[in-house]
Amino acid sequence: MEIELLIIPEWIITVNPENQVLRHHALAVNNSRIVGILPASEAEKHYRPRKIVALPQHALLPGLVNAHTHAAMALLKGLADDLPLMDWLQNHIWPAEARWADAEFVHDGTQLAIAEMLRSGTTCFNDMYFFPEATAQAVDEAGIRACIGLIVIDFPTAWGSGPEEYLQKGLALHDQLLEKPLLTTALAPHAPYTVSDEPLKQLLHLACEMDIPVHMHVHETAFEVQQAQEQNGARPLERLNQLGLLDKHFLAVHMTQLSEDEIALLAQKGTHVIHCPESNLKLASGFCPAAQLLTAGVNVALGTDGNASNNDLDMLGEIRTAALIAKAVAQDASVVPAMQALRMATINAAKALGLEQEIGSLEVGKAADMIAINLGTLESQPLYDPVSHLVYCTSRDQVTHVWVAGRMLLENRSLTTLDETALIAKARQWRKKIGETP
Ligand SMILES: CSC[C@H]1O[C@@H](n2cnc3c(O)ncnc32)[C@H](O)[C@@H]1O
Ligand SMILES: [Zn+2]
Repeated sequence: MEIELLIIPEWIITVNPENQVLRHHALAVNNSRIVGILPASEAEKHYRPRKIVALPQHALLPGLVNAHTHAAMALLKGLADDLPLMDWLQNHIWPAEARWADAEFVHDGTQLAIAEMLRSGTTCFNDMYFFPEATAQAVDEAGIRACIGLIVIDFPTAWGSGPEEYLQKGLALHDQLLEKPLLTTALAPHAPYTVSDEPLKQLLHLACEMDIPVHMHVHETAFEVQQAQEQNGARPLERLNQLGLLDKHFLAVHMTQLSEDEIALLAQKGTHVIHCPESNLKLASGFCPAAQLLTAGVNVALGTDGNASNNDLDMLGEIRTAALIAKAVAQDASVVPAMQALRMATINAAKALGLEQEIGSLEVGKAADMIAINLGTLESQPLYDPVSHLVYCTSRDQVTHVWVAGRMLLENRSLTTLDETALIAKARQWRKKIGETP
């Protein structure tokens, strides 16, 4: 059989249901999909590849899926540090966004973020930001995969006058993106404290009709929960449940404040939790009980959050932090072992986005979204278990190759669809403009 591409790494970390780790196997790609995984010694008998990529000291694994970010915020990286969430948002980030966030800012910021994501092994991200059409354009140009948030927030911004206009523009964008195989959409109400009941009811109706996810910051801090109790007499999660939002379409981002009953409710409803440990640590928001959620049967996926609260988009770093912090929070070193941490950044994230038939693991029939990581470096020796090393001692600089739908977007650490020099120059221009404005 003639095929486009044959990759021969040292290990294939499949992240399949059996968590198989294969040594000296090859992976065959044709028409953007994985068509075979077989012992390397048999590959040349079965296939006539047009291209062979030999990676003798590398692990090949599914592309990492960042289940929550605000890509365009790459241009606000380091602008406001060492602050708690509400001070950070209300006194620094929202004023900066009101001044700068237009279509050009979003396009340029998203390009910069995509470059950082590809160079750290992310092949798909779930975004929430203003001017989502500019995000979608940058995604399409770069060839990465993304779920574009159709945002809803009660107050007017440069992108729209309020919920009605946001929804109308979001639906139009959703229709435009139907022809783009690498782009999907989710409804993205910002947070319980910025979106009132009426738009939530409306978007719930739309999400059911369109069968797309709903993606929202929920229970990020104790302050959020306490304020809601004082203002509405209910915890935000209780209010969302009363409105009917909690189901398998719902992605609750952060979730640092959870009672035992709320964990049971999330499990019963099939709601996904998106855990952003580094953003939660930096803003001192609290600790998501990831291990308890996983034990209860909740699907937990990982996200970095935006560049202004993390401050990187490094999913390998996020996996490591998630594994470490889970042990400290549970006071149990056995929770969230390496493979489970890797699953949160791959198949669990794919499941949260409704894409688990397409991406999240290396299995025949799935899209060829894959990354290669060099485990031949000094820092990776000696190597007993590649999954242990990937989670506990690999840095993003070891990501050498990235493919999305079979297309190579990173080759030996060089981006193939984005111009690194031009991106640096553009980011510096923005820094000058933003940094020099009083
Ligand atoms: C409606 S566009 C997204 C909106 O969310 C802001 N944002 C970024 N990070 C967080 C966070 O951790 N909690 C709440 N809101 C956040 C971003 O700046 C945009 O205004
Ligand atoms: Zn966020």
